[in-house]
Amino acid sequence: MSEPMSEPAGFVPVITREAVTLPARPEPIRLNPAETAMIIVDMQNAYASPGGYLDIAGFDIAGCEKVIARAAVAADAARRAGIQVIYFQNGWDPDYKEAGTPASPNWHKSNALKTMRKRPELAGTLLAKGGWDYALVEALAPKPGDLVVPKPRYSGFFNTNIDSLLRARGIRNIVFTGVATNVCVESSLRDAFHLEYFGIVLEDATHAAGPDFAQKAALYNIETFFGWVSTVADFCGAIGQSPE
Ligand SMILES: NC(=O)N/C=C\C(=O)O
Repeated sequence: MSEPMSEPAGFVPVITREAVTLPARPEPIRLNPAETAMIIVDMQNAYASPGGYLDIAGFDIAGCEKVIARAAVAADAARRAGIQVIYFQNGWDPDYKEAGTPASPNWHKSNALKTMRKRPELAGTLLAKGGWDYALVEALAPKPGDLVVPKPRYSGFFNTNIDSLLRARGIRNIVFTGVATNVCVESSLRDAFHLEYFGIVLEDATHAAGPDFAQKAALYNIETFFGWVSTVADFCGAIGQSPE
């Protein structure tokens, strides 16, 4: 059995605040804000702005304007409540070495890579680090204290340091917003589930890549098998922050 350790000089204990109850489906969930992070998934021009990758590739991004505004409200409320805000940012080096070769399923399945092969004049623009398409949307720019985690594949838990960042902060719960509900949000939430995190998605701050049934199916999967589904208003209410 290990001995209790004395606190080093200057040690500041982590203040664990009261847990709150977040209304959610399939049932309310108890969250301690000090053990909760908000992850904003891939709110980049590529996914949420007219003229970005998804738009060019033919996906409907009409709902993204509202999603950006709601994600901003949720993120501001989270910051005020002391909840760590983290951004995922999807993409690769401008030469697409990180995107993989034909030996990688990503080379075959990424609609960004497929679009650029079909339209070579776009090569080097879609999801390329340093470019407009890769940049986070201006209206949702990170604030001091936020973390930004680049990722090379759909799940933010694959080949990134996110698990270490979360564990080092004692995070047990993750509130997800962003795009796309059925791709990077769901992939990340599933991986978080398998790493023993409690995942919650704020449905009105997410948007799917594909028809409406893709949004419904992703939310059904999350609510039924992997986590919880709530809303921006309920989240803000639960953490004691009126949406501003
Ligand atoms: N962020 C995402 O959900 N991305 C979806 C598709 C892609 O990156 O090709």
